[in-house]
Amino acid sequence: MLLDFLKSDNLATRWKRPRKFDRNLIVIGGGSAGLVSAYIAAATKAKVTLVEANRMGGDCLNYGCVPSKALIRSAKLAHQMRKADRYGLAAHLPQVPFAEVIERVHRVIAEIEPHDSIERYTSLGVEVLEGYARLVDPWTVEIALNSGETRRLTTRAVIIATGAGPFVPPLPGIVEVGYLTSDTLWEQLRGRMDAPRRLVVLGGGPVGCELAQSFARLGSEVTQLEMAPRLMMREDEDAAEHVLASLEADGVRVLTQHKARACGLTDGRKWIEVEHGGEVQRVEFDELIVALGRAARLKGFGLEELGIEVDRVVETNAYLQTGYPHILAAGDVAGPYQFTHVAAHQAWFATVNALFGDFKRFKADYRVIPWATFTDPEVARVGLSEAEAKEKNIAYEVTRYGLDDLDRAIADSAARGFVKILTVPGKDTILGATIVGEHAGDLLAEFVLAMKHGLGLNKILGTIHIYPTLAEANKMAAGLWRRNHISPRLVALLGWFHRWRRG
Ligand SMILES: Cc1cc2nc3c(=O)[nH]c(=O)nc-3n(C[C@H](O)[C@H](O)[C@H](O)COP(=O)(O)OP(=O)(O)OC[C@H]3O[C@@H](n4cnc5c(N)ncnc54)[C@H](O)[C@@H]3O)c2cc1C
Ligand SMILES: NC(=O)c1ccc[n+]([C@@H]2O[C@H](COP(=O)([O-])OP(=O)(O)OC[C@H]3O[C@@H](n4cnc5c(N)ncnc54)[C@H](O)[C@@H]3O)[C@@H](O)[C@H]2O)c1
Repeated sequence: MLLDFLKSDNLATRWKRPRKFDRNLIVIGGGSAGLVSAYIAAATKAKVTLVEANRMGGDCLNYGCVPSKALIRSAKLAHQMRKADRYGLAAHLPQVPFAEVIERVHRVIAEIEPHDSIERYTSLGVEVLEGYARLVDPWTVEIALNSGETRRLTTRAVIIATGAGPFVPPLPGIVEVGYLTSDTLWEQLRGRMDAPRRLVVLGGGPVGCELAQSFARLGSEVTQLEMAPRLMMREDEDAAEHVLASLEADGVRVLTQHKARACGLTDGRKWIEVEHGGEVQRVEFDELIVALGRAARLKGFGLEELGIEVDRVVETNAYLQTGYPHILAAGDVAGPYQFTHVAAHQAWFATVNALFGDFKRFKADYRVIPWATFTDPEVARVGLSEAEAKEKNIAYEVTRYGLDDLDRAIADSAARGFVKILTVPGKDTILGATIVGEHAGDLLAEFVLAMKHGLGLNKILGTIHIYPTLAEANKMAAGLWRRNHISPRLVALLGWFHRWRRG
């Protein structure tokens, strides 16, 4: 415990707190959390230094959200060409010059890069240092600059925004056989003329599902291995079923309840050994993508030496403070979520608490956190899922509107998926919403706004939605809820009223 540590080894005697500071804030890590923290600090006229060891923009821009979404778009178009007959056009086997697809991914990164660039942040008033930061005492950060020099800066406050990296299990043989992760695949597959012929995707979470589908659509024979009973364990079963059906329709061989045990190379052929119901089998592959979760970056920059508590993430209180109130954490390194928009959300709380916390502190607010997985169909959620409501013993009602009924979805030949809303029994208060379908991530925004501002389904029903749009699905779902909640006494009364009016 940090408290015991501090008691036994008094903070003030072990480290001397500077009387003056070089900076108000040093932010370690230039990903989503770090960038937003530095931006807010500079906007409030704080003297702030942002230190990034690798690439500005962090994982989201360089290895995560941006490249994956660019790949998904190319893969979707290839899929649509194959399925063009759904739209009355001749179906077409797409030519996939894979090298060009990956070049486009890099072009997209390059086009977005200026948003996160050193130039932009410098112009906003942030000092950006390229190098590796390490806390040498609670108020001093040493930066091993990429230029080879070292700088030491004292600071009133620090935000740790070092993110997370792909978790690679110590499977026997995995290093020898070689593997890709989201960190390496964009560079390693660059220049390849074709997509990997036989690809194994290890993991059935969002990274695994998005990549498995994309590579299958771009021509790989994909086997996806997941040890849990189904894909996308965080989502409700009905949502995951849609994704499974879609992946299988794209040719992905999905093996659930298959746990990876070892990898190897026999006669020049790579394999992975998986265990299923006590039986062991080998799956051969040309490339292996490991997508088994992301581990927070916690080591090598002074946390242990300062006695800052870490478990799977940096331990923080509700204000995102570590045991040292002026050292805070935000983003993947702080958890509990691993999304760019949550990192940015936390950054606000961390920065305001770091700079002004001595006067007023704000608890990080996790009440309404949305996210989406960008498979086709997309799966988007805010608030409770049914499984969570059951697990937490929260009473709820479900309203489910199928997109096969929606005019625009039918016109688009995209009539699959649903809008599912959980409400407080007898009330229109939204507890959670899951949308499965085209553009689910965009459609969810209405429920996010409603939940954030306490608007119920009656308000959504009373709002005009443009015809014919996919967004109408939200209103349709609200309408369904309304119909199910009309009072039988009122209906009886209306029947009586109209009979009386007819005379
Ligand atoms: C394939 C993939 C797809 C994803 N898709 C989505 C999506 O669609 N939507 C979504 O919301 N999220 C998505 N994510 C998750 C998202 O990328 C992360 O949640 C987000 O990047 C977290 O931001 P962060 O600032 O906490 O960390 P990071 O982006 O990891 O940034 C941390 C930075 O700190 C730097 N650093 C670490 N230690 C030091 C040090 N000691 N000194 C200096 N610098 C240091 C690192 O180099 C890194 O650049 C995806 C992730 C992956 C892998
Ligand atoms: N669209 C998005 O917002 C998006 C996209 C990608 C990633 N992300 C973020 O990145 C995080 C990490 O995603 P992820 O998919 O890498 O991790 P994950 O933890 O969500 O999924 C990993 C899966 O691998 C399985 N697994 C673990 N060990 C295994 C083994 N030995 N054999 C077979 N299966 C095994 C687990 O059961 C789990 O289902 C997500 O939690 C999410 O927050 C977000």
